[in-house]
Amino acid sequence: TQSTRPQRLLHAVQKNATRGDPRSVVKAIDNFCRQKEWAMNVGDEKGCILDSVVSEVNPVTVLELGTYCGYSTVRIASLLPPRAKIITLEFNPDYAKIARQVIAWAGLEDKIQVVEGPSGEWIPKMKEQFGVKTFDLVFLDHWKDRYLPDTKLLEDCGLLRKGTILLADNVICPGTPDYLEYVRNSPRYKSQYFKSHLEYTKAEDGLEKSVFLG
Ligand SMILES: O=C(NCCO)c1cc(-c2ccc(F)cc2)cc(O)c1O
Ligand SMILES: [Mg+2]
Repeated sequence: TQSTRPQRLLHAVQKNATRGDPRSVVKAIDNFCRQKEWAMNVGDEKGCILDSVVSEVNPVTVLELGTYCGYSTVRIASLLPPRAKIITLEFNPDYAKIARQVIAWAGLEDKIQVVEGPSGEWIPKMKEQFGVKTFDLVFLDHWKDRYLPDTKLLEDCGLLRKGTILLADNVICPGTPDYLEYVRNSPRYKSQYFKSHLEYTKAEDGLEKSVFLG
């Protein structure tokens, strides 16, 4: 039976990366996507912007929406302080299965909780299920038409605090126009665009960093 792209990506990690070395996992995925098959990881160019935001925020509690194969999950978790945690939501069970194995290869299971299912259903349960008070950083990288409704849901569930950083991938390509309009015009956010390129291509894309003002 034919393997899937996430399965081939996992095999590239298991073949080329060192167990317990998150940066070698990130490098192995980037090399696979540059040399073999494009895949929708945030990639190294936008990944460096992600790294700088994570290092600046130094978050204790992170929410990632959209795990895919765990590339950005591993990238973020490798920069977190010891007791910090990241909860990552993934709707697609096949992606979640691969992501758990990529995360295990990186040796980051203790910092990462992969949760399967629809973000719209899980966000209201964050406090009761995972003992989350508020998030310090939210990385949005899931279905582009869910960025805005899920942001409003995070607000309504009291999961954002004054100073929480929202970092959104793909605000140009594929694009999240309604989300951009909201965070750029709402008095409750201070927003900033980081121009970059769609992972592994020359097409324009970028990250939008928005601070929740409370
Ligand atoms: O859909 C995306 N993510 C959620 C999946 O569960 C996604 C898509 C693309 C992309 C795809 C096809 C194309 F032609 C251009 C961009 C890129 C990304 O970074 C993404 O995160
Ligand atoms: Mg993306």
